[in-house]
Amino acid sequence: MSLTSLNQARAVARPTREEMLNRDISVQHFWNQNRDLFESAWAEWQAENEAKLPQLDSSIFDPKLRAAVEQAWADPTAEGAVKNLWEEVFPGVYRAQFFDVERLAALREYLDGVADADIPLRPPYGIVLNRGGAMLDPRSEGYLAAPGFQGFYREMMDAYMRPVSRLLFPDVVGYDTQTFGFSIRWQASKDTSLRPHSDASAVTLNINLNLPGEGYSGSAVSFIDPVSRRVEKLTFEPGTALIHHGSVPHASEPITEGERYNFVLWLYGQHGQIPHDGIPTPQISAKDRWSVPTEEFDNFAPF
Ligand SMILES: O=C(O)CCC(=O)C(=O)O
Ligand SMILES: [Fe+2]
Repeated sequence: MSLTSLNQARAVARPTREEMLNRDISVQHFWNQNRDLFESAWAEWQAENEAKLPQLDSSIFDPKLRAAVEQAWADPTAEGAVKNLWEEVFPGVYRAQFFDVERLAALREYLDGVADADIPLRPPYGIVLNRGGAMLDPRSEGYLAAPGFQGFYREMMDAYMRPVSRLLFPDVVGYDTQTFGFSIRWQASKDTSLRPHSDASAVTLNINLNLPGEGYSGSAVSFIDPVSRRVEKLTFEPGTALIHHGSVPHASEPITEGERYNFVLWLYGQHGQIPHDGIPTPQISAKDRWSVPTEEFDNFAPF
């Protein structure tokens, strides 16, 4: 009897945390050699669980944001309503309700199902290893390849993140064709904090996934204004998002109790290009802001 992809994927010997932290070459081989196997395993997992998995569709987005975004796709001259939903809460950092608080439980239930699938998933290790997280973009080894999730991820990037980024940060136009993303789970006494850094992205969207009442202590994201040197700790309500140029310095403060879940999504140009100060800002029409680039995805992944 031949094993299904799902059973094969579950049975593969996995790299250790040590090997991952040391960026051992065997770890990269592991993900590359098993790429096709894990992709089929995720497809099988989805087929097996279709009936009990929550649907990830547009109803996950906050109704006000969704209505404004859908209106802007239908008529780009109405894009101002999308921009108005974002409040500048720190120089260059904007906040909005991104996911519907009422639908967050469905998204989290889906992600719990993913964790229970027992298919190897590569945790993000950009600066530190975050054990509870996963890589989301197909360019990443060991990414969350379930087709249902991928459809949702693509909608989030193409229909929401890119046009919002172009509206708020006109200089990123042209540096926004490529997508990248990961999820994080900050846990007291496990993976707790991240030192001050900037992201290798043109734009970063950080969306909180905590359920109402699912509290935690600490774990603010501190932003540093390079002009005034002012530092401010920003916190997230369930389903809210912050968006900023990757270049704005920030840090994750230690979590001391509970857990904080989020998606961190990046846009950048081909081969990881990002805009630099002093480049002329391209002037594009509203219609062009609400469009999906035709450039192919390259394979560049920053980590
Ligand atoms: O703690 C956060 O939400 C921010 C994480 C972050 O800055 C990063 O992963 O680059
Ligand atoms: Fe960051």
